[in-house]
Amino acid sequence: MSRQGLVTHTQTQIRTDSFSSSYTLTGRELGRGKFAVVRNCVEVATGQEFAAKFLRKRRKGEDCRAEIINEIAALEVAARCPHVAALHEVYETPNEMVLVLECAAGGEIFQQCVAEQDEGFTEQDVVRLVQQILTGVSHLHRHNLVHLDLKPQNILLTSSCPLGDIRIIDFGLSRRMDAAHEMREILGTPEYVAPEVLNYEPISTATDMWSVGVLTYMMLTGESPFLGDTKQETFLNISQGHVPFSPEAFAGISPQAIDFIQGLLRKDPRERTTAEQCLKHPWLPPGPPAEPVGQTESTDEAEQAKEMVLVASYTVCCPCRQREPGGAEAFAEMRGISSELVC
Ligand SMILES: Nc1ncnc2c1ncn2[C@@H]1O[C@H](COP(=O)(O)OP(=O)(O)OP(=O)(O)O)[C@@H](O)[C@H]1O
Repeated sequence: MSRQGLVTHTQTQIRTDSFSSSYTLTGRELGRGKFAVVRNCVEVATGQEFAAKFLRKRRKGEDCRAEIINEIAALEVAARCPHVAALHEVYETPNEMVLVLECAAGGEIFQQCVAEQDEGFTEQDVVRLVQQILTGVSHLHRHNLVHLDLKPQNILLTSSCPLGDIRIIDFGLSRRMDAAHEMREILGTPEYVAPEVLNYEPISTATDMWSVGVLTYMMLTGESPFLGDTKQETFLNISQGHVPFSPEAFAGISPQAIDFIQGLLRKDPRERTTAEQCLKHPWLPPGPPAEPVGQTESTDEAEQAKEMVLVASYTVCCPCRQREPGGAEAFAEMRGISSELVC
């Protein structure tokens, strides 16, 4: 994985004393990725619940501490955003780093995306949740940060019933865009990656906006718009830029929602709506400002950030599965495969 664009400095003090003298693991595993396991824990001093992400420093024989530092730095940038899981503390042992994060107890929105229709999101739910996702993403983009791995497994809820608020997680692939870099071998999940990524073209904040389009589509319909029977078919579906808006999948969904998605799933990144523009789309209610007054950057700076580009090449190595019509189980199984796609 390329180290270009990685942030090498963090402000968070990295503790080397024992994690287990300050936190008690509850035994509940919240999730796992390729190189991390996330466990529920309680801070001894306060009784407060957290999610502890245990990250292996050595991966495939390589020292990956720099990638973890980059993830911590990205969480610091996002610190003032209410829709990103807050970083509480960091611990380091010889083999691992432990990120103590705000616990989003409602789990991944993926679960609701694949739920039977009466248990899935209503359009009203999606409007509220997408507005929160955009508030988070616009904050990141204003701070020249691209997430590059926005997918239903990385968007969590503070509670599932009643439906809580959004927390964006997993900044492992995120990059600062304050200099023009060339990035090679960034890893991603095919279903959610933008055409420019597959075509080895420059990536920018617009790359995240494609993923927001895919997320919105999935939250409304329960279907993954570009997923094919094979990895190649998925790539072809994305590169062709044809977005399926079948009447069955979109039955009862408003024309504004479709217009919103169409503005995002545009092949040319320059034509895609930005997070700020999305927040003003008529599908969303005129909401609160994305950030408290005093924390925004000038429009010039934001525009400059959009101009700065990175070139990426994505390495993907696992097969995809097409969603069976009505087959929530098969789709859920695919989720397992999806998480494996980040190689
Ligand atoms: N703050 C949190 N609160 C609750 N659950 C969490 C939290 N952070 C992560 N999880 C759970 O753990 C899973 C894995 O976390 P995360 O995506 O950060 O790990 P990862 O190793 O970087 O994953 P990947 O290999 O997919 O990139 C998430 O999909 C989620 O289900």
